[in-house]
Amino acid sequence: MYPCSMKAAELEVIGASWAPHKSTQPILHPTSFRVCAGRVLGVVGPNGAGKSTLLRLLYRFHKPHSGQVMVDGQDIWSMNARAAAKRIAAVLQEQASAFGLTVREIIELGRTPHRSGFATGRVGDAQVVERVLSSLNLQALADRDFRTLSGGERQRVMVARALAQEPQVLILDEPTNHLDVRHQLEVVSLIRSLGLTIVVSLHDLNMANGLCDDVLVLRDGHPQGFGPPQALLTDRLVSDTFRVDARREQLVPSGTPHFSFTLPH
Ligand SMILES: Nc1ncnc2c1ncn2[C@@H]1O[C@H](COP(=O)(O)OP(=O)(O)OP(=O)(O)O)[C@@H](O)[C@H]1O
Repeated sequence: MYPCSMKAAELEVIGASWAPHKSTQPILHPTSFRVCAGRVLGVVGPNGAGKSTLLRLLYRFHKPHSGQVMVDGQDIWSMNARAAAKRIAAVLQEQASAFGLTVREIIELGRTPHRSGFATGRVGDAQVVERVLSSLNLQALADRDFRTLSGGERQRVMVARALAQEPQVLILDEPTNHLDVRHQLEVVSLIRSLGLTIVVSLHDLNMANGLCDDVLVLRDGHPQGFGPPQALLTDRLVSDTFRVDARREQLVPSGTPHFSFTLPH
């Protein structure tokens, strides 16, 4: 468990949909699910299925055209942006890199929702930043220019910035992209250890199987199913959703389920 005062919250999505304009077809059709406090939900689906669009609704970037996103029973659009940012943090694929900030300065940005007016850092903020630096093993990089870091190191810093926000819900958009095997495993193990409510979009179904308590499958903006991966991700559903021939086997001797894929004839 992550050693700080963070507390998980329940996340509930009720019939949420989104389109770029009122007159256009929805990119995300009405979608409903609930993630209990402290559980990990994986969002999977082919390219263009609407995964990032759904996540944008969850971290209050897009307002749903219909439906609601609730954290512990409260609609996130009934609170202001600062209050929402104290509850929900996001780790995105597009990373801030242009401003020559150090790792510590990037992580300090995570404290912004906890500050009032133009107040600069409080002692409590500095303690949170140091705690996050240490728990993600980033002390040695704290004074480095963010732009000089490797892809894996940057990813850890962006997770650290989100944790400095002390959220109850953490949203991660393809957090293992560009990471080598070792760093993929580290990010997955970190996600599992946080004890927060997590929603993570993933391309790797084997990773989703191992990491997530539940999985939501999207295709063309429509939910195809929701549930524990071992029960939900059948050969049939995966084959239909991704337009491949998918086969799930048990690895020997671990017994871990493992998908392999071929193109249909
Ligand atoms: N603001 C927007 N205006 C118009 N179209 C959009 C907008 N945002 C997303 N789309 C379109 O909606 C569809 C779903 O996009 P989204 O990024 O949610 O998919 P995704 O499942 O995350 O895809 P990928 O796996 O490729 O990252 C895509 O066709 C995308 O081009």
